[in-house]
Amino acid sequence: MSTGNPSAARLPGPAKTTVRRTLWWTAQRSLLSDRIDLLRLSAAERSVSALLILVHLWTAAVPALTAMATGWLVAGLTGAATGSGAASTVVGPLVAISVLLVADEVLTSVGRALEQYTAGRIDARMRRRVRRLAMAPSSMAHLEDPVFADDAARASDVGEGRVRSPGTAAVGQLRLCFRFLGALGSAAVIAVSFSAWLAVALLLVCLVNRALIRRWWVYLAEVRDKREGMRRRAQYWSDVASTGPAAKEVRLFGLHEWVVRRRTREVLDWAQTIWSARRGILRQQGWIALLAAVAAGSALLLPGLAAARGTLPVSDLMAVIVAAWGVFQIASMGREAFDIEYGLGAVRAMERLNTAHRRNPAPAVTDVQRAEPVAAAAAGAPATLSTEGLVFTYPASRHPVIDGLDLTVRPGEVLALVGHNGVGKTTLIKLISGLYRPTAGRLCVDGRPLEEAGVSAWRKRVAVVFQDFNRYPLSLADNIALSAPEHRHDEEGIRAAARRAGVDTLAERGPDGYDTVLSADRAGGTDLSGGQWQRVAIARAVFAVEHGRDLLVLDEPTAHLDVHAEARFYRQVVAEVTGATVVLISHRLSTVRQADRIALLEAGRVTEQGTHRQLLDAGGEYARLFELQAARFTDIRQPAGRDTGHPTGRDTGHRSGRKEAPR
Ligand SMILES: Nc1ncnc2c1ncn2[C@@H]1O[C@H](COP(=O)(O)OP(=O)(O)OP(=O)(O)O)[C@@H](O)[C@H]1O
Repeated sequence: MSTGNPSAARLPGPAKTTVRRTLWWTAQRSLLSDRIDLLRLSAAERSVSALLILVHLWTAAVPALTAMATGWLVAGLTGAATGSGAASTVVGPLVAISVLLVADEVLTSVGRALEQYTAGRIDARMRRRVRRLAMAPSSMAHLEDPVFADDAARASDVGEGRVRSPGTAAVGQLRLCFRFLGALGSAAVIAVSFSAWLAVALLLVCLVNRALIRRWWVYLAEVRDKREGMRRRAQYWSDVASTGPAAKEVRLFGLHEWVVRRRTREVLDWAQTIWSARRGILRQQGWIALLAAVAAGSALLLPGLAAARGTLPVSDLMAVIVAAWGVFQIASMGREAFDIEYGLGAVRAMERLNTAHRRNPAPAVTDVQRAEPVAAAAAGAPATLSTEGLVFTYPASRHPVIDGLDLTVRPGEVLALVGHNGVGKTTLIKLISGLYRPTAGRLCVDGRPLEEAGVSAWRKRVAVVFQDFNRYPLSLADNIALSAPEHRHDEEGIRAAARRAGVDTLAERGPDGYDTVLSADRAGGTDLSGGQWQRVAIARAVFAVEHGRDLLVLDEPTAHLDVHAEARFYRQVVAEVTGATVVLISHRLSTVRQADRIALLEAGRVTEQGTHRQLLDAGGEYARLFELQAARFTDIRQPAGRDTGHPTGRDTGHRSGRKEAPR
């Protein structure tokens, strides 16, 4: 545990004291503001919090009322025993104690249910806020930032073994306020019945005890928070072991044992630091025990001695002892104290997320749902897209992926981007779609920098099929219409897009036609092959273009398609696109050769561009790549009797030996 500020240690005595005092006050202010933040979370759930406050008010009054009723009962019993009072005088206090016990039992249960409900609502609101923050920025770089991932996980407090959350912290804070109130009430009974000094002393000792325990728990909560990344890694291996997507490989490669060992190691790495912090805390429990013994001893001894001397009636002695028990309640770290310390971590994570992303106000969910109709963003015609000295470096990397790229995409053309693995084709697409912000250089739409033209407005003009397109467990129709949800009811449009992408047959074969759910997990649902899913993704993009998007980007759209589908793809999808620009990425040069223009990317720049024919004639890298691919097809057609170059020496029936382009 850190015991001071390292820079303060180098200062002279008085200055050191001033620095320490300032730091202490800063810590107290931040503690107070954290507590107020927690109370604000509860305040947002007004009606249910008001009920909770009523229940807590009652709970706070119980210790003092019980002490008074006990004193009353003992006074009645003493009177009856000594003959100075009637036996019936004990009926009143007995009834009062019974009512207190029953009401306390009932209201404690009601309070628990109300707390769970309130905490659930607060947690749901926090998760909503995290989702909005995650969706709000126009770029998606923050989603790949581990700091964002840690804070988002912490703020929404999802994950293995998490029972403490912002919601439980907020309701815990409310409960704690009333526990303090209850302790004050009990102290008032001690002050009135016996001694104000003892009341104040007991309160102080209990508060010191509490502060000591709290300090250790804060430390433990910090240790956990700092290891959030480790916890996420452990969670990842848990998911791999127990969820669907990785199940195939885990089984086929016999990875189960390895995954379990890996998970155990990650969990142990994470947990060991926490266990060691816990052990450290346990070793320091002596002070707590000593203070508790002093408090309990004085609460019993002093009024006991007074009663023995005859200066304190036995009824008051009993009231003081019961009330002291009420004061001790604040010394013990009740459930709420742990809830608060762990939950505060989530609240602080939310604060950090808010601060980091304040400049990107989150859209209300309803705004997202009510997506504006895409009317080619009032442009009416495809835009000219140009990059000037575009540079992009991933935050986690030191080398630019895109490095001074100059390229113009003309309105309505079909531009193909080709290049080796990892040269930055997909990254360029993400930049063009406004998902990342360039590190340097400019990306312009009709001559205006994208930031100026408005990223959100621009995005409404772009339809993208990524290599790792999404597979939504929704109906076929919804899977297609998701790219323009405001046109969900355009059934004819959905059918047309399905026909062009070649998935209309799925609707014919599916049990519910276009309403067939594309998920084997759902009753009556069905899963698709990789190629069929890719066609659905293409249909989705086609539907978007039909509804006004004027830039269609297709990243490896034929990677999963069979030979027939690939041959049809250009004719039925790309060539059919009217009133939109198409950017096509593919390693299959047979797919891109018909494009109006082909640009070759190397080392983050365009090194060659032109039509297929021009690039072949230029004899550069594109020509080399094309010939390499073509050779794989022509070799199979070697004439009988010639060396086929095939390891089996098989006759492939090729007559001319001339290299032939793939079709
Ligand atoms: N989120 C990321 N963080 C850091 N580096 C990344 C990230 N995504 C991609 N890269 C790196 O950027 C480079 C370009 O990746 P990109 O996916 O754009 O290549 P590509 O040309 O589309 O490759 P492929 O043909 O294999 O699809 C790669 O070296 C990759 O390792």
